[in-house]
Amino acid sequence: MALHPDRTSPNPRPSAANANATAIDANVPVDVDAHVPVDVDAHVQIGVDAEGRVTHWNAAAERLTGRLAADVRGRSLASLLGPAGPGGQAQLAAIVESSDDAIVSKTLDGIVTSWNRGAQRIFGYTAEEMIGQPMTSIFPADRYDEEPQILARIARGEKVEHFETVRRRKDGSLVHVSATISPMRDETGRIVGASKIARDITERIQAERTIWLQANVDTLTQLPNRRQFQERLKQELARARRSHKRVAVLFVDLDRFKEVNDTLGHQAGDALLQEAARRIQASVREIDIVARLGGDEFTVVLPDLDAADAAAEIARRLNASLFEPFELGDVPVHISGSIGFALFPEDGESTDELLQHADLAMYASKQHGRNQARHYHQALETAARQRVTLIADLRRAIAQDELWLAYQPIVRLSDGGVDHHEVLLRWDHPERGPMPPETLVALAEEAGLMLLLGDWIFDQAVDQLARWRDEAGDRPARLALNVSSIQLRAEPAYFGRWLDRLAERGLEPDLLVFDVAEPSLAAHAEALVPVLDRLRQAGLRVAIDDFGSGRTSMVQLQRMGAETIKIDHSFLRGIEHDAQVLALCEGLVELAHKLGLRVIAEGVETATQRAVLEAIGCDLGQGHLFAAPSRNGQCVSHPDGPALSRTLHA
Ligand SMILES: Nc1nc2c(ncn2[C@@H]2O[C@H](COP(=O)(O)OP(=O)(O)OP(=O)(O)O)[C@@H](O)[C@H]2O)c(=O)[nH]1
Repeated sequence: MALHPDRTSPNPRPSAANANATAIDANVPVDVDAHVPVDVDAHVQIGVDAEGRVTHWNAAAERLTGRLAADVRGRSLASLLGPAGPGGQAQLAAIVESSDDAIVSKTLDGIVTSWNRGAQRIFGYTAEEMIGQPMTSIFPADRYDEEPQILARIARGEKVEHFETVRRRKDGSLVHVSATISPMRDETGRIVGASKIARDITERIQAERTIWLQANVDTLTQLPNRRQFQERLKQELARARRSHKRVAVLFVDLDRFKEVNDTLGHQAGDALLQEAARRIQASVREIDIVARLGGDEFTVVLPDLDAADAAAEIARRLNASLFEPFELGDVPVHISGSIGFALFPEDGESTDELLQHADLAMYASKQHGRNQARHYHQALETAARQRVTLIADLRRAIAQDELWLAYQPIVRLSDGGVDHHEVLLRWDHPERGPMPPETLVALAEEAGLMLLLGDWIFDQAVDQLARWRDEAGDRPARLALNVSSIQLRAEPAYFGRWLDRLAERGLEPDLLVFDVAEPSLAAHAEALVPVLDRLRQAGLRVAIDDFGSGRTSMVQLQRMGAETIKIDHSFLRGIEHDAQVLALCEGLVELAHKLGLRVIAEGVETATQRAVLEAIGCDLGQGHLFAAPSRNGQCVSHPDGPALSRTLHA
């Protein structure tokens, strides 16, 4: 052991009055800051090697103890710290007494024979209370096993170094100590007991624990975080390899959690996450590991599974518990969870692979309607890979103008004139051919490209409007743009730029109709009412697409200020021969008219359909009967465009 640097050299020469404050470096296996009354003008320095034998003994130590360095070098410090003897040994005993560390000795049977003031400070017991008692009286019950092992090593002449453990104080609290225990020999070298130097390391252990908690525990839910989850999953997999048991990894993602934050605030969102964590934990066994990966994502490890079905059963239980309303203040909040799970060893061997596969299965749950659990299977991975490629292709397609717009006229059933056009997005994928617009939009939404794509569509559509205006020399027919709820929930600046662009091109805002699909509107109704209101005030118009496929009530439609509803084309199929469908459409048209809404029927393909629609008072039609979508649409002016029959050149 190296000697400490001289820590006390700057101190003034000790006087009789402050002699007690003289600092002495006594190098023992753990540091001892000893303050000892001496009347020598020097620092005592003692070096001890790993065996506890004296390596260095300076002149001050010689003067203090009356022992020459040559005599003590190589001897065990413990033996020099024996019962207080005359002269120097008494001084050494004083060093021991004044140490902040516990310096104690015991017999080979573990009975305490000496107990310094440091030990009293750390453990709370006085020397009188401890001497003659077994050392184990300060051991917590779960540490009793340590003593026979320590004593056996001491008896063999071994030293136990820097042994970190826990002891119990007199007041019952626990204290963390680092102890070095050395054999104590008599003058003949026979081992007669053990000396122990123990330092209170509770503060250090607590600081380490704080650092560990920060690195491993999620502060909001107190669950293990991603890092600890991975570590513990790794351990469980190692155990499962040995025991040939199954392990399931569940990936749980809350559905539409963002809306809770958006509508009730972040604090309510936090409270929901805490409650969700509690419910997940309550739905699994004690041995299962629940972790929060981040955001609204949780993972569960189910070790020791006998059957694969057990994972599905627990996932179902989790779904049910998350489906229960959350009480966050006045109103109950309803959410759900999408779950995916993967099993070790059949679905993956490593932590990463299992987590990734559970995540893929969770994604499939989301895609198939949420609030369900799915087991990973190989095809999901293939689909995911294709999706990643397709998203990259879509990025390129937007950047390189591989997309194009088609325009389909929407016709007044009364006179066949074009009322406006719907803008339809087209993508001829170089390898896959034409991509269905729904796939394209879903992909863009998933990849976070919807705003970018929306901007691209808007820019092209505005160019087209300007071209038609220039060709017609008049105000062109309106364009209906499909706008997703992601766009409607974007920053106000998003549409602000659109309005600026229209103004730059000298186009009126009311030339644009925002077609919003009813299901997405219904899902975000409350948040979107003020947005649609602002847009209408800026002059834009609103139409509700796919009416009948969501759950929007007529009252909500009115609040949204929609001017038009479009009946979903699925209704049209039955209108010619199904009296109930006909009655439904008729009622819908009548109600819409009463609310001041115009009705568009989409997917009109036959003259009979057109006749029936006209007969029930439907205002507008769109479909191949009138015109297929085309690259250029028709240049018509609004509102009294020429009859379609005269203008069609698509
Ligand atoms: N309150 C709260 N919100 C968080 C915290 N961490 C992340 N979030 C939010 O959680 C939301 C997670 O959103 P997503 O999972 O993408 O969206 P979602 O609404 O759940 O939609 P789906 O998962 O598609 O059903 C984001 O809006 C984050 O801002 C948190 O510690 N507290």
